[in-house]
Amino acid sequence: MPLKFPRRIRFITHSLPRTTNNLASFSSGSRAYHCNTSSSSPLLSRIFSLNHLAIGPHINFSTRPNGGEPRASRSLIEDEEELSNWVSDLRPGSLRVHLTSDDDDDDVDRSRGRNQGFRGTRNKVDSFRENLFSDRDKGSNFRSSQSSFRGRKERSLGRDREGYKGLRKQRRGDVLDGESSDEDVKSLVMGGIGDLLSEEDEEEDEDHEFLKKKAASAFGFDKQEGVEASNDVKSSDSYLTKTRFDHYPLSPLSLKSLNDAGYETMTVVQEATLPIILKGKDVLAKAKTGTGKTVAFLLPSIEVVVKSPPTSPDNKRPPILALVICPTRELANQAATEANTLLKHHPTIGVQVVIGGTRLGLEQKRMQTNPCQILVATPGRLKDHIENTPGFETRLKGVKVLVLDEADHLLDMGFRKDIERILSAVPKERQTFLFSATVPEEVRQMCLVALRRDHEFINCVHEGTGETHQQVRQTHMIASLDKHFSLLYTLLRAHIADNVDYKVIVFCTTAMVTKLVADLLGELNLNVREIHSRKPQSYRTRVSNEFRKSKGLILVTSDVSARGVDYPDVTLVLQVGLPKDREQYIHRLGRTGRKGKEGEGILLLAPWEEYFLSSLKDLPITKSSLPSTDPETVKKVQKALCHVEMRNKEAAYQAWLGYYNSQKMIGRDKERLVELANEFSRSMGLDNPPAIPKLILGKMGLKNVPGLRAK
Ligand SMILES: Nc1ncnc2c1ncn2[C@@H]1O[C@H](COP(=O)(O)OP(=O)(O)OP(=O)(O)O)[C@@H](O)[C@H]1O
Repeated sequence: MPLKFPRRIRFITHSLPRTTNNLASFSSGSRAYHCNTSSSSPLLSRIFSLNHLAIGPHINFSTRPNGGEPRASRSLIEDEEELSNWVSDLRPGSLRVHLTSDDDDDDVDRSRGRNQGFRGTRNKVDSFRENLFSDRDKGSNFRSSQSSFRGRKERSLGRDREGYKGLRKQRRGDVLDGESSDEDVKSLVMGGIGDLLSEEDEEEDEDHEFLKKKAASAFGFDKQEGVEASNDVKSSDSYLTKTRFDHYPLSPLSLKSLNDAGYETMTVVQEATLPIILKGKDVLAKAKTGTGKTVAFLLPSIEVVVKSPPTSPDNKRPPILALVICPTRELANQAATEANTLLKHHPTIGVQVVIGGTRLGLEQKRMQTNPCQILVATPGRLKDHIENTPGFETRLKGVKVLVLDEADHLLDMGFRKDIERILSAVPKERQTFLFSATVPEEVRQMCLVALRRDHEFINCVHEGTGETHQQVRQTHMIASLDKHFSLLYTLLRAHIADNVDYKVIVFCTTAMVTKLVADLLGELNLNVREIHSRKPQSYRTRVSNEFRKSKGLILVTSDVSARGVDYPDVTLVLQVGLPKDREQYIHRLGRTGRKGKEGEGILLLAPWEEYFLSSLKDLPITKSSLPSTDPETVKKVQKALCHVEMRNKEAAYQAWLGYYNSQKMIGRDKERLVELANEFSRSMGLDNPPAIPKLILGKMGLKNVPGLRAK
């Protein structure tokens, strides 16, 4: 039986350079972009990665103008079921499972407490898998080709569930009652799951590759695989365009606010998206870090609010008209600040923020007593309000614009359940904007869940240059773990000596490793602040604001600061240890070189982490030789390490083990993993690795692994 497929799907992308064979419907902008089929072929070749796929003439991957008049788009109400079935059927491997500690995707259920956070994680995985199978089972067409795959999945699911049972029991146990936080638990859980899944993932990849090649060659797309250059809007490194905001029909008060903010001309992504959004289209936009995506989605959202009829003051549940979702609290606060800048001359329009780490009641009161046509939220807390704030869901029924900032991250597994709940609470008749600096192919399919099928994909990234900025010098260094702390200190000292106005971000793998590194650098008398999920929200906000304004400061942080945070004039981003994935590397690096400025990025890896570089091979990152560290420096660092509290070292060791256990390439060989962890322990100046509670070792799948000390 053929795979059920929506009748007409247009994958519209923009070509580079700007061409003149344009569409009339694009003409409100200063330029229009030709759309061609080649740009959609990488996606198609993925979609066609199915064995038994029958495609009839009814499928029209039309592109304008050749695809003829776009049909009047059906509403999401009509389309969604069909579409989501179709998306579920696309490709199991496309649903990326991040099996990492992900310690600082901090909105994940944290607002509901530790245990909830753990349950949330577990539920996310289960429900993700269950959806995967139940949806697939609906489509018998999939069965024959994928049955062997499903067999493996189900077997593995059984195994996972066994694992989860134990894990669930443990919620009441030592881990959660002791020092560990959500992130550690999550790390352990995900590490354990990573362990269980690693084997099957490998098989799945092989299957997928085979099917992909077969389908691609059958449809003649193989030659184009990976070619996307024709999508680009323009070479990215000139970040501002010459187009003024007043070129577009924006409200005078918005223009006045823009003017006051000093935004005269548009950035590339703003220029590329605004005319299309103003036409009422849904948009998926990819543009490099620090190029003004926030204004690109906020400005048209504000315009929608401006054009909406005012709400009666008697309305006890005034509608929320624009809903902006961000993955972290920092980012949500920042987006709200930008919104306030753009609302400066719109006294009747209000923006409110709902994020984890603050009292729900306070947020409820604020939303009730202040104007709240625009709401910026993190997913977990928003879901909390949907479930626990009386009348809130009614207010969400007014949403006309939904924005997912860092869309690829929000649609990834960690947030998926919350996002699904949110999508079910907002009207299907709405405009949706998805923005990110990275939109991996696999995630692009997931975007269809939120977007209307006639949405436009606007890619402002010149594929030839990769997703990073050319003006940011990227290097990597490979050194054994025992050298990392001294090297870090040496690199920072050298950078400080060369840059009077230095402003450095050091990214570490987990919150507890972040704490350790911050303590160490503090002992070494460097001017350091730390941000990670173990710090109270008020502290995080204070430090974040301080760092934004400061110079001569080093921020040691975990991935809470990886995405979106706009700290001006960061001179160096130093990543110590394996980033979670390629996307995370790009986003972390994107904290420097913003708004067209210069910057520098260094990735410090151990030799056994070098494999990660293959995922960056299209980026302009080069190998750098190691700076020499004199014996005095080494001694100084060792001495400083002696002053770092033992319990912080113990916590760092355990977190380190959890993080690398969840990294497929490293975590699958447990003995080797423990050897490496013990190397890390020695690098902290410990003769013996800290003992870890047996329960935790069990959950990590590390019971009886030689080299570990249990307690
Ligand atoms: N038109 C403009 N002119 C000048 N500056 C602008 C303009 N639009 C935005 N900016 C500024 O550019 C900076 C970067 O913007 P923003 O944080 O939105 O980048 P981003 O693309 O979202 O980055 P990331 O991918 O890291 O989230 C901000 O300081 C913002 O105020």
